Formats: sequence, C-alpha cells, structure tokens
Amino acid sequence: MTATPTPPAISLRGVEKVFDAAGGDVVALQDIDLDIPKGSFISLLGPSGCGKSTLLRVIGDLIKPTTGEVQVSGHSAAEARKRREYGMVFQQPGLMEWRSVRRNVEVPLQVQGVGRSTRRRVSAQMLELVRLEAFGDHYPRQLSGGMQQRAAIARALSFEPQLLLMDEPLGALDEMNREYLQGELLRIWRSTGTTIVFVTHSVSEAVFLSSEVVVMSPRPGRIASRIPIDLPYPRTPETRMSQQFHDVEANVRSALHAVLDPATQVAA
Ligand SMILES: Nc1ncnc2c1ncn2[C@@H]1O[C@H](COP(=O)(O)OP(=O)(O)OP(=O)(O)O)[C@@H](O)[C@H]1O
Repeated sequence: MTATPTPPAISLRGVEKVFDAAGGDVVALQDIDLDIPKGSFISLLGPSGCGKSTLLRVIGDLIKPTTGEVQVSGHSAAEARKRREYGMVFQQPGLMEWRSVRRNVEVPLQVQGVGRSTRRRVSAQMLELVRLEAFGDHYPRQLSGGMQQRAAIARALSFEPQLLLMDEPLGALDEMNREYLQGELLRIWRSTGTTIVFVTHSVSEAVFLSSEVVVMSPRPGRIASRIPIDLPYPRTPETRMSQQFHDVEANVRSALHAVLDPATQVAA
C-alpha cells in the first residue's frame, strides 16, 4: 500500500486576476501555477507592480482570483481562512494604540473566543518567542518600529497558523533593524515549522531568508523562475559575507534583470 502524499501547503492552478480599474481592465496575474511545499520559506520577488501583493492576497483569500484555483493544505482558500490557517503581517504593524502590547497579541485569540487564562499563557509564550517579554504592558507608542513589528509577528503567530503571509514586513525599518529581524524571523520560522510566503523588493533579503525565491515578471505577473536557495541554515551575519551568498545573490539578481523590460531596466 502506498502512502497518500501530503498535499502542498499552497497549490495554485491557472490563477488569473483581472482588476476592473477606471482606465480599463488590469491583468495583474496570469497563468500562475505554483506548489509551495509545507515548511518552506518562499519569497516573491519582482519589479514594482508585477503582482506580488495581489498573489499574496489571493493566497490569503483577501481577494478572489478571476479564474483558477487556490488550495491550502488540500482545502479551498476560503475554507482555510475559516479554519484560521493564515497569519498575516504587513509593512505597517497595525497595532491598536489603546491596547497594551500583550493585549494586541491576544486580539486574534479574543476574536476566537479563547478564555482569558489561555490568552495570557499564549501571549506570554509569543512575547517570549519574539523577545518582547519585558514589554507586554507597554503601549505600541512606547516601542521602536522594529519592536512593533515583532509584536505584529507575535500577534500573527498567536493562534499557531499553518501559514504566515508577509507583505514587506520589514520594508519600513532601517537596515540594522531589518537585518536583525531577518535573523529573528528565521529563528521563529525554524522553531515553529510554519510555511512562510514573504513579499520583498530586496534581493539580499530574499536570499538570506528563503528556501526558494520565486521571481515574477512585470505585469501581467507570471512566475518567471524559481530559484532554490541552497545556503545552509542556520544563516548568520557571517552568511551574508560569504562568497556563496554573493554568488547566489548574483544569480537571483540576474534572474530579476532578465524579466525586466529593457525600456524600464536601470543600470545596476
Ligand atoms: N484593487 C485594485 N484595483 C485595480 N488595480 C489594482 C488593484 N490592486 C492592484 N492593482 C494593480 O495590479 C498590479 C499589481 O499590483 P500589486 O500591488 O500586486 O503589485 P506589487 O508587485 O505588489 O507592487 P509593489 O512591489 O509596487 O508593491 C498593479 O498594476 C496594480 O496597479
């Protein structure tokens, strides 16, 4: 008897997304076929406007594809959302200013009707995971941008989602903070086993974090190439300085340049 193969964390078949915009139809995504294995860390990389956020929103059931099918762990995206399989983190942390950091982390649990003592226990664990345990009673305004983003990650992880969808979550941070949080994110990913889909504009960020980089072509967004990133984990500050890292980065950068329209291509 052969074992039933585990379905991929995410499976997209023939996905197309057309927006009905003022100037006419905008074909944001076309012919997207993509399987994302469980436990992977995938980055979506591509020129501005190529449909990265749209693809992430289609996966997260925030918008419906015009045609095609999205499955999450073998179920429809809508069902996966109902089953709370997604955690989402955006560029802005979006914390509630009037709630303490701990109570912000507890929001998704409260929405689910989880009782107070369990909420307290889980939020304490999550704050420890993102190393904010000393800041639970602080308010968002008392935290730095990087700390607020860590709180947003803790909130997204609070209900143990199978899948973490992240849209440029570190984009608003300065470089030092960004590199620090990249390391933290890898640590959290490896300790939770969550599948992560991560949108970024940064080649080095994508290479440092990902098990695979998906390069998208300019509009209409298609999958142009998939590049496995074979750098060993754990990845450390030294990883960024290694020749292997620079070689992989150059490879991804040339895949990205290859999809750019020559008319829009800028000198590197
Ligand atoms: N609600 C909408 N209505 C009309 N057009 C939209 C809508 N959302 C996105 N688009 C268009 O779809 C295309 C893809 O947008 P999307 O935001 O997914 O790109 P992106 O790759 O994430 O861009 P960036 O890297 O600049 O954030 C763009 O041309 C955008 O203008």
